[in-house]
Amino acid sequence: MQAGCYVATRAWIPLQTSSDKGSRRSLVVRSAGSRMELSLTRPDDWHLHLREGDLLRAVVSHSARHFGRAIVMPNLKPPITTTAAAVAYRQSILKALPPDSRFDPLMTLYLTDNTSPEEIKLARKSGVVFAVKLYPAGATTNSQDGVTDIFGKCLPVLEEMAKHNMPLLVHGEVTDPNIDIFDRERVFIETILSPLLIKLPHLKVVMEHITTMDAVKFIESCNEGSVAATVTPQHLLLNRNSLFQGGLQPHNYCLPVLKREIHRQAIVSAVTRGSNRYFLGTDSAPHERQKKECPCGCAGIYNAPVALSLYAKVFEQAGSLDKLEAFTSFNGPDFYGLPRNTSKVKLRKSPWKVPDSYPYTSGEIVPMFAGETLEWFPSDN
Ligand SMILES: NC(=O)N[C@@H](CC(=O)O)C(=O)O
Ligand SMILES: [Zn+2]
Ligand SMILES: [Zn+2]
Repeated sequence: MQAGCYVATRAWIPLQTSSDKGSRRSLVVRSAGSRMELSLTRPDDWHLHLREGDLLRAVVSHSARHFGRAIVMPNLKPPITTTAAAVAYRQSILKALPPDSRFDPLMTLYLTDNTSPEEIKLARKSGVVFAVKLYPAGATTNSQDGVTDIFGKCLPVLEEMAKHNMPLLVHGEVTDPNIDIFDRERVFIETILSPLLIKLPHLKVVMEHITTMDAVKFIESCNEGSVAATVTPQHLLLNRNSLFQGGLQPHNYCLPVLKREIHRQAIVSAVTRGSNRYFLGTDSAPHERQKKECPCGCAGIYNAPVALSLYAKVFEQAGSLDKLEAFTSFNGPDFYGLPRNTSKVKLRKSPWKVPDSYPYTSGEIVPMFAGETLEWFPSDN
């Protein structure tokens, strides 16, 4: 599988140390023999699809190996719309983890037209639900039960969330079939997100998996600490050519769909400048191979096994490795008001081949950059 990569190559700039907020030494780049090595505070994944059943059991260890926590998306069938369902889903994730794992799944609720303000109180009280997810109905995988009119029935719920400091996580695309698919994020910002924040200026919002320069401009126009964005490896490394290069490439298809090169560049430059408004969210979204390679293939890229390696590549190529750790490990917990992790992970500059697929009981999952060689190898010690 040929996956396009459109990052200008830059010479490797060896760094000695960089500091966290100018004080504590955190990221260390050193040469162990001839191998470069990064030591990072353990990252968290602020946007992850873990699925359920066989698929959950097949994928969860790929995230749990290197990430401390993850915001787990609620778009199951049926979706996780109540705190009780979120608590039960969390138990099934914990059960699927390797015995010695300390991975902490942070749960979310799926917002519907009928979510009640009471449910938000329950969610906050539970201590395990950390956000509510807005899927415009029909926008993406398993979004059919999502919101049909955010300005209709949802306002009391959103007001309750603002009161409890509970973030709204947004799949930011309009669903109007008359709007070109490449414009749906920009139009969502103009017609929904921006007016919503004028109505509810105290609502904390994460714009998930941003894909455009319009999103970057919007995020930077908002109050810091109140509106932020997650960014995926695919939207940092690929542009829309990767969907068609050498033939149709279903494993590069996700929503929001990959955009033009100028958008990719705008996102790379926003993230690698070191702004605390952006943090790591892989949007790792596994689908069994046959569900991707068929006449009506699902949207979603499985990147959990390669994500850290790819983020390091992006920051390295931008000459900003000193900004990597804040993106992977500080900005997310700071936004959510959670403590930063205390343990570390390492990334060694040592080539490794991405498996062609991960077989499991019900088929196989093809990862992003399947069969290709990547440079940064993540390990726990
Ligand atoms: N990103 C995707 O293309 N797919 C996600 C849903 C989502 O995050 O929109 C999925 O659940 O498969
Ligand atoms: Zn989404
Ligand atoms: Zn997602």
